[in-house]
Amino acid sequence: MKDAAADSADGIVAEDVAVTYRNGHNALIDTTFAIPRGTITALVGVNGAGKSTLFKAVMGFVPLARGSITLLGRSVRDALRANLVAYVPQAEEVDWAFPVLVEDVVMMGRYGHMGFLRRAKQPDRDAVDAALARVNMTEFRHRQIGELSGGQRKRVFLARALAQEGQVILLDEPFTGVDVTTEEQIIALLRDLRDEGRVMLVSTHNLGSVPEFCDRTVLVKGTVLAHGPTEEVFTKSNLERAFGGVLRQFTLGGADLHDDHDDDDRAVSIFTDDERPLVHYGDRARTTGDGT
Ligand SMILES: Nc1ncnc2c1ncn2[C@@H]1O[C@H](COP(=O)(O)OP(=O)(O)OP(=O)(O)O)[C@@H](O)[C@H]1O
Repeated sequence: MKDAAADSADGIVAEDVAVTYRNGHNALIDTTFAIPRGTITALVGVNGAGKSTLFKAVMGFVPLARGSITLLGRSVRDALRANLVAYVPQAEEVDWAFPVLVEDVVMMGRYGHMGFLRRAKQPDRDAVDAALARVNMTEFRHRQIGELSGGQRKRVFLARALAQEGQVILLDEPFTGVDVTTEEQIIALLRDLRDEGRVMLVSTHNLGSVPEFCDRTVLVKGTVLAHGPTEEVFTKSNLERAFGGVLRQFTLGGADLHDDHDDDDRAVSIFTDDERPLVHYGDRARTTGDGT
């Protein structure tokens, strides 16, 4: 696993990025971070912190009011043109009533590799077969996507990213609505992709599992509050700044950072100043905090 930001020029690099929506809202300002290849990075922040906006900026969906983003040393436009950026969307972004088969969704990952007429050739069919097999969805390939469970739907979109052979993979809330087994399978897959040298940015509210599988973390709240190796970013003061509460209990990977704890508990609890439990993330916790 690479650690130094020194060779991150070949990963995802944002320098002084600002995004202003048409209504004048500054969703991101002064946003600077660098993520090397061969890493999994968590994108963490409360609702409205700017995580989706950052994804949109990396995918070229929103214009930058200032600053720059480079992907694998290329401009966003060049990286998109070269088909290097794959996106695994949140479930809510997909129209599940759309009549399309699982294998067709995965084939969509190949469109950028096809000619103008989008006629699939053998390498495209092989890539789809391999991607479906890799996420254990081969037996579902002729199902309509609307007829799948939440975890199966996630795996279909992961397969699309695999078929695309994206080197920069953005995953928006990949663990929402999936069971523990599927979460473990997804994490194992992401680790394999990391070892292949790809770069992954994963937006997640499941803080409990971030230290387990994310080498690095980018903490956002309208800007980047902190970024770097997860163990350096996941400090009491950084999490308090990100979530706006008072951290009463905080243990991470056995490293006790506060007195009020249970030795075996790898949990993060954040309370607001008026003692309202804002967030409790334990191992595999499914609780979601809303800081807005
Ligand atoms: N199209 C838009 N026009 C104007 N403002 C927007 C638009 N989309 C998002 N915003 C605002 O920009 C800010 C960042 O929103 P964004 O969706 O990036 O947050 P997020 O961190 O992804 O939140 P969540 O965890 O709820 O998905 C919010 O204040 C939001 O209200």
